[in-house]
Amino acid sequence: MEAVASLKSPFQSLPPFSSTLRSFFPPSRLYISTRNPFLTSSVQAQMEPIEGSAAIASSSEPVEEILKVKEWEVGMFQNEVAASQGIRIRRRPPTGPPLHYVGPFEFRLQNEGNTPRNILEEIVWNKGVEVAKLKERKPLIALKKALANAPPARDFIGALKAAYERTALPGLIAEVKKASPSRGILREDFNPVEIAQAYEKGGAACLSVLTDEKYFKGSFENLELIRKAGVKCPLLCKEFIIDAWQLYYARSKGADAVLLIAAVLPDLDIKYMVKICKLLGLTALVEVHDEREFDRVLGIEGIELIGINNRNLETFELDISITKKLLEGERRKIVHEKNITIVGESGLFTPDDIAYVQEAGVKAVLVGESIVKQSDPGKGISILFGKDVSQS
Ligand SMILES: O=P(O)(O)OC[C@@H](O)[C@@H](O)c1c[nH]c2ccccc12
Repeated sequence: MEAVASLKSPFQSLPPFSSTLRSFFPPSRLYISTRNPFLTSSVQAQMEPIEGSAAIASSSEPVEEILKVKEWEVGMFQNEVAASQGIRIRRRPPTGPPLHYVGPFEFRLQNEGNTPRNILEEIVWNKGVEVAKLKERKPLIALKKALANAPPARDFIGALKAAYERTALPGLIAEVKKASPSRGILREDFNPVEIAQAYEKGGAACLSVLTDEKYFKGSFENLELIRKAGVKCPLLCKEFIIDAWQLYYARSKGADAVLLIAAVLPDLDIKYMVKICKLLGLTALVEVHDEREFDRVLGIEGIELIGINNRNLETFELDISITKKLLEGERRKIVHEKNITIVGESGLFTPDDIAYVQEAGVKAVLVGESIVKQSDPGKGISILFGKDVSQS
């Protein structure tokens, strides 16, 4: 009941315009923050059960109203914390664009605050709605039970290192990707299991499976099908993770690794998500795109695998010299000292591209477009490396 007690203060200190705010942002979820205001609600909810929430949910209207305002305020605060770390991606306002009323009509006014500013922000806002719905159907308690039946997690980094030792080339994470917002449909006749098997046969160390449906035409069904088909390469669940619940979900569907995007997640979220990953046996691939993100991630304990994405997810700009630039000087030294494996991601098409990022210091690469487009994606791997890297 400590939570309820602390709710009194925002009530007493509500600014005079708060009723207007309330009508603009009627909240959709119950947010109770009496612990760490710097931690995104979703992560916090996974770390500790929300004590007293049932009591609050059934309590009187005014308290709920206060919670709603509080939720909005904390949401704004989280965006500020993220912005202070250079994160431009904001979280979706709790109920989306505010409603405006004019006589008998109702419309939504587009403005800076309620409209996504770029594709990544749009994806993240959409993901928030998706995850909220999925969570209702499968709350964490149910998911935790499902984990007992999940196939065991396999060693993702071990597979990358073994491939590097075997071939003297970066270990390949081959991506099962049907489409992307920047490139459209990559492959019409898309059979995820056949593609995965061809990749494995062609010498891939690990696979990445897109699970976002709306923007990448992927699915969790694809991930499950590939795992159930007996593919031995460890699987990365390629998803936009904004809520720790998704980690449990990915594991329950057979993932061995997950992607955490530093452009989206504040430091504390990454830190706690990495801990949850360890608890679940999942490998976290933490993705960065610029020096600031890289430095943030290098400062977080326990990170073993970092991906440098050559594509800016906000603008789609692609430039493979980003991998080289980020691995120069002091950073390369830290990577070495901390024994972190670096993955070069996106825009790699030729043996020269592979040699270029290998020279820059990567021990693994993540490749989608150039290999998934080939009629035989396994052969696509030989073309990419300029030689046969299959085990046979
Ligand atoms: O198809 P490409 O250019 O080879 O890129 C693969 C992979 O790096 C890319 O799909 C990717 C990297 N990070 C992401 C984050 C979300 C979605 C997609 C991605």
